[in-house]
Amino acid sequence: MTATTMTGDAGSAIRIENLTKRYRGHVAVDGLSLDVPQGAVFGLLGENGAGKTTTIQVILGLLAADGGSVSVLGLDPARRGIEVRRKAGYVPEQPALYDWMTVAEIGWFAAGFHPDAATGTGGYQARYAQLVEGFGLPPRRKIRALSKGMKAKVSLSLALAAEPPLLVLDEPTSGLDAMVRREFLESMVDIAAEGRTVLLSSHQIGEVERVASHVALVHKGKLILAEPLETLKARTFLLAMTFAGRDHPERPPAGLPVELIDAADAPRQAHWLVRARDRAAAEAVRSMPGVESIQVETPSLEDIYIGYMRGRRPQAPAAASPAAVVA
Ligand SMILES: Nc1ncnc2c1ncn2[C@@H]1O[C@H](COP(=O)(O)OP(=O)(O)OP(=O)(O)O)[C@@H](O)[C@H]1O
Repeated sequence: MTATTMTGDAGSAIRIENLTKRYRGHVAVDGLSLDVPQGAVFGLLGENGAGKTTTIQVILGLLAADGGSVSVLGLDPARRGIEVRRKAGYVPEQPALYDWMTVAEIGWFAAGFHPDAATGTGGYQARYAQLVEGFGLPPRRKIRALSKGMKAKVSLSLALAAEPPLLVLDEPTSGLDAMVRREFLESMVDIAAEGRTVLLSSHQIGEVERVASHVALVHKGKLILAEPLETLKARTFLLAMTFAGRDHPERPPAGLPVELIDAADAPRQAHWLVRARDRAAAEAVRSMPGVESIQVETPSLEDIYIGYMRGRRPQAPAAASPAAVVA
């Protein structure tokens, strides 16, 4: 296999251009473009119904798009879905497992889909057994007798045992306890360090912040922004401002090099979440008339997420062009 077929063009594990998907007239994904660089832990964030699962299903060739193009590991999932699914490990929100099999049997069964030249199915089975042991799963218990969290661990073990170049995880940790969730997410960083790619849809924003190299925010099927987490955090600031008078502007004046994402105003006070080139640019609001004091803070990813989602958002520069996704 050549590097080009492994990674797609220019080091992208996934490249989506102008994807649209409708369900009986309802637009679930609306002109979404996204570039997931190889080796990224890419967090896909968005409220319920934003279109994350729909996008993931198109990526895996499980759902046909109505428009746009998608390339996954250099393959078109609409035409070569089986190959895409063989190469990409997928952990769905609600894993469908044969519940009459035991934990060990389902590993043996799945191994048949992942033979390799050197060990046949032995390599997969050995890795699966190791993961099962690491997760503390009872190998002889039937799937139907497992708890929700245990089923999630089986599903993860099945995906990880294949050592896929791309892992697609849709809310993978929702049934896991806090300790396992953290361990699991941190293991995603090791996977990325090996040059493999992880696409992770999650509502656990604090946890995404700990492990993601890149994030995308999706709102009502549209991309709001997608960029390296480091860039997002270096360019987003929380300004806590006090004004001399009761009334004050509701937004920075047009001439200043800051862009308002979200605002909470009170008499004499304002909290603005802004995007700016750097801290010095954010501090330019000091020059506004009537400013008494200003504190510049670095917001958490959750603050940034909520700010963007609250809806008072002008066109962010990163949203204007999908090319703004920086590897
Ligand atoms: N099979 C379907 N038939 C009709 N509408 C659907 C179907 N699947 C999803 N939708 C709609 O498409 C939109 C996007 O749903 P999707 O499941 O992709 O969102 P999501 O971001 O994954 O949400 P969540 O975080 O709640 O899992 C929603 O409005 C949903 O109601």
